[in-house]
Amino acid sequence: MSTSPKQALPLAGFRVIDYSHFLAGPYVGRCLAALGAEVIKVERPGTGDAGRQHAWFVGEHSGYFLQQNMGKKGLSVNTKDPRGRALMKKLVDSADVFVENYRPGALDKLGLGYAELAETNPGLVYCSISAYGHTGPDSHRAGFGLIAEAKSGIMQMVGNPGEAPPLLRISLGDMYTGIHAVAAINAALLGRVKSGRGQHIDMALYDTLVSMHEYAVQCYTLSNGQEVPVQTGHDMPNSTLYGVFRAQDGDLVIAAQVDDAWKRFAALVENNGGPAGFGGDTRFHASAGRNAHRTEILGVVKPWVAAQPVAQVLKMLDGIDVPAAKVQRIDEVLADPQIRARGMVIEQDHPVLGKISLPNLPFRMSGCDTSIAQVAPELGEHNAEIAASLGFDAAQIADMQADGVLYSK
Ligand SMILES: CC(C)(COP(=O)(O)OP(=O)(O)OC[C@H]1O[C@@H](n2cnc3c(N)ncnc32)[C@H](O)[C@@H]1OP(=O)(O)O)[C@@H](O)C(=O)NCCC(=O)NCCSC(=O)C(=O)O
Repeated sequence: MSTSPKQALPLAGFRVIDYSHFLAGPYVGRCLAALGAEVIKVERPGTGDAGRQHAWFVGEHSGYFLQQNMGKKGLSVNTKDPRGRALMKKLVDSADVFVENYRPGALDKLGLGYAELAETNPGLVYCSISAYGHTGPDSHRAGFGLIAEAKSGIMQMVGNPGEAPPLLRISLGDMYTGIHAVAAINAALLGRVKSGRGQHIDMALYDTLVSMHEYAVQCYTLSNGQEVPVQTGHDMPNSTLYGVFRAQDGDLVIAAQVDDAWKRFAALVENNGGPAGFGGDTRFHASAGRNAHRTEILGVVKPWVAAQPVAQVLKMLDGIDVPAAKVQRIDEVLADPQIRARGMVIEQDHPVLGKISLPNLPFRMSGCDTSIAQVAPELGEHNAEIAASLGFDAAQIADMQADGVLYSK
């Protein structure tokens, strides 16, 4: 018996209720859809997910929404109305996973909190994403990725000393929390096979970013509070040479922080116009020595790179197997044969917009193709289909639609 590509996906047969907005929650639903789950995106009537109002726009469609909600069905229901709430209860009873990223308490007020839903669906894996989590003194507060970046200590370490830190143009808090939520949800689904029970997963943007520190927390705790990481601009003080450099015609990064790579790099610099003895200088041969003499090393490397075009430096570093890369613009990224070969840009057929290209997720799995062909839904696009599948008849659906309990454009 042959298996269709959709059936081969690991989460085929699982139903996910994606009661989310903006970025973190929608990203989770998108990942679960890519992995094969049936994902039903639930939005409030009228405006729907606030992500629909986020740039960039193609006509009336938000690219932001199209990207994070691909592969989902669309239900728009007023869950503040008793009929809408009853419909939601039925829907959740049929589901394996529920994902939400509202302010803690908002879903309890709607009768859609974990405790209430688990009473009739004990196997439900319910994932909440919030700014601060559902416990602790700040749990009631709303927040965005930017807030978590500032609070987490990450922002304070980036940028040039003495300057206000830059704004990262990726919402790290949302994306990393989403990725961790996907991992936790999949583990809870596996755990359910043994226990028969689901559970509540309580993810916080702030927690996630604190957990992502690679060395800053250790630096402080293991030095007994003596060292607090600070802004260091374009390189890493505890990992020399690892940083961003300005060449004649653009910027590049060099990763020559491993001892052997450093020796090859330093010899190359010496043999190509750098100071005599630079390659053989044993003070720099081990990591600790390089960190201790970082300023002296940068004093040689910066002007050496600055005097050459990016391509020339990259060619030389490629020749000695030292990882380096141009700091690319997005048009260069999308044109990159490597990115094309990996299928990292997917094309979808949108009924209104025609062909659209969006970034793919990075899952590459030998048993299935996780690229999503189905575009993000219009607001309430699948209302009738979903309500009918839950046992509502045509008259009931028409009444709910007429009263705005179910909403579609
Ligand atoms: C994103 C928020 C700041 C948005 O705050 P608010 O606009 O105040 O939204 P709230 O969460 O308080 O919820 C708004 C109200 O909508 C109601 N609501 C929701 N869905 C429905 C439906 N279907 N029908 C009727 N009413 C609804 C809900 O009950 C609330 O009602 P009332 O209770 O009556 O008000 C917050 O939701 C939040 O902190 N979320 C958790 C963290 C998070 O995910 N942040 C955004 C990530 S994106 C990001 O950071 C980035 O892009 O960067």
